[in-house]
Amino acid sequence: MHSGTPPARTTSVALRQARRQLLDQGDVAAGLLDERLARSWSRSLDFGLQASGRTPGAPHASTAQLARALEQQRELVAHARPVMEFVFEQTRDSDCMVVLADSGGMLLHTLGDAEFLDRASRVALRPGATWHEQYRGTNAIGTAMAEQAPVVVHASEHYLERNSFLTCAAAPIHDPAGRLLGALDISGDHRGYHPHTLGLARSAARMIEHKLFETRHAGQLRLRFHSQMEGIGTVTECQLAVSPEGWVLGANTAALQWLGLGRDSIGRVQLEAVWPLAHALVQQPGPAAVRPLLGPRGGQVWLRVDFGRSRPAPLPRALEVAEPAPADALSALDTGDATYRAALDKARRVVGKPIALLLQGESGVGKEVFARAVHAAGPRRDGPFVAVNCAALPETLIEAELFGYSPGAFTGARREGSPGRLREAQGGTLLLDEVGDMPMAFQARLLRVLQERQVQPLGGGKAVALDFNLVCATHRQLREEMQAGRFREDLYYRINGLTLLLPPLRERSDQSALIGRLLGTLAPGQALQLAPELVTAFLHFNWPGNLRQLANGLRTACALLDEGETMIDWQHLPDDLAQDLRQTSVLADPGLDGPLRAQSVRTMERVLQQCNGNVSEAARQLGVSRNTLYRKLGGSAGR
Ligand SMILES: Nc1ncnc2c1ncn2[C@@H]1O[C@H](COP(=O)(O)OP(=O)(O)OP(=O)(O)O)[C@@H](O)[C@H]1O
Repeated sequence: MHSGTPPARTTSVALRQARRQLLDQGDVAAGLLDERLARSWSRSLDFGLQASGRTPGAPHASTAQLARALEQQRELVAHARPVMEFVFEQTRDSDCMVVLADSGGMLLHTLGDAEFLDRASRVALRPGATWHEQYRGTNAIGTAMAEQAPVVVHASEHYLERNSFLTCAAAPIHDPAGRLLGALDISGDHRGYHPHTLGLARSAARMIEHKLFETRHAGQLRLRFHSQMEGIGTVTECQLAVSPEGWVLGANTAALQWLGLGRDSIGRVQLEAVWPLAHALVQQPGPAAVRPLLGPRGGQVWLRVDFGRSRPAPLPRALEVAEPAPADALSALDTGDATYRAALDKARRVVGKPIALLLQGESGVGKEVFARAVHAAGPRRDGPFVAVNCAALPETLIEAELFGYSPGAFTGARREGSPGRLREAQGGTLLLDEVGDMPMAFQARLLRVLQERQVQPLGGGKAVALDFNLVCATHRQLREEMQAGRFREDLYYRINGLTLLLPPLRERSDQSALIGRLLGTLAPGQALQLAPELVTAFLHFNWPGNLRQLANGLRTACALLDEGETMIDWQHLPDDLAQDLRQTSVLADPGLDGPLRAQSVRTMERVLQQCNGNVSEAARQLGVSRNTLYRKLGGSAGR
């Protein structure tokens, strides 16, 4: 990064002049400053930020909030990590760092030279901080997302003076459905500015988008095209995914540019309308060969059509991350608990058969994970897995969202209509999550569709035959809901071919094995362990959030470990989890009996000894109050 090349940026004289104009007139005259930066400076001013001030009110996520954000963005983070490592390798020892932010500007993950990370941390360039323009003014991450374009923000181009030691280049990341997911940023010391850094950030964002497309649309009808034959299969190719009915369901930036489409046209246009020649070609399934074709706007392109792995079954939309399935995806979930294993065995017997599964269990016990395993273990594993959260759909939209609608079906509908989520599950598995929260008024209509196995889009149009495996999930007691008149009896019996009750985490006998497996997945090859006190606290906790809570806690803990550190202890846990664990810790449990009591007393004595008799320190390490420690150790803890 230290190129020695003088920065080809706006001169400091011009920047000073631009600042003066901004403050005097509220905006910057054209030509004085890059227009993206000029717009961003105006926005920063409108946000009421003081260039020389600090950043009052800038949100900083707690470790628990950060863990939740990482969980929500796990698909993005999983694909971004290896790319960030690659970028970091290219920039190592050059006083810089690589940053991943979510669409709200919250930093999710950073990688960098230790010394620079330390300096960056002083201006809150660290995980959990938010770099939305609203709080930090013009900065590469916030501005790239506001402008939806790659940008460099160099030195005093930052709106806040305190950030002027930085030079940053960021590119936005979009998912194949055109939604903004976040940004990839490379930040460094401003003296190390290099014009190629923006290209590196942009390429990294493209690599992530390419991987997202591959996993989201695996097994579907996909078109790849490029102006050069050799470009097919590289990250520079244009990618399109198309539904069996011809809807463009996914596209990368390059494809949108080629087709002259905006991101909002994904899911709303048909291939036939935008590229009739390619549409004609996909009507005749054949081997995936690269062939020349006249491009949508003239000029030749090289095109390869992947007809999907599940031919001649429909070629649908995989909306969620498709993880590589082991030989038997159900067995992979078996960590030894007898109740859970019995549920797996029953599920295995009905896999591939037209029997609707109903998964019941508390929130976070892993119903969706279980449903995915059922899908991955069955013959439709190459088809899509489509999860619909019925509780999250507004009552007025649920019908349109699930059944689709024809063009102009209702006010506010997309002009081009929509295929609907049910049809997206063609050839795969449909998970109706939180089915117990489905409005009564809609239940009869859903029942009819499930019975007739065909759906007619709202506003008319041809009925389409449906072909998917149905899995429903709910944290409610559906039988009780039915008895209380909140759930239709006929629908209950239609979706309940087989009910499986997944046990809450506190009742599982395989917690240690689960923890071990989770740690192995979160930090492969690192042989991480829990400190003995934590093991005890974990095993006695009631885990109201079940596996979700456990997985989030461990994920945060792994993130907070220092390099080379392998023992997870209290200080690595999210604050709220640590607090809850401490409150119910076995060490504080007066009802503890026999051997466990003896063991906990031994633990306390050992820790006290390690702390050279410092009761406060020992209590802190054990996660109990000093009073509890005095009480438990009787006279042996000197006051
Ligand atoms: N078998 C498992 N192994 C590892 N982690 C798991 C497992 N099951 C669940 N999890 C973790 O718990 C989280 C929640 O799982 P999932 O969404 O399947 O629960 P759920 O029961 O469907 O929750 P809800 O009722 O709130 O929708 C997952 O994202 C994952 O992190």
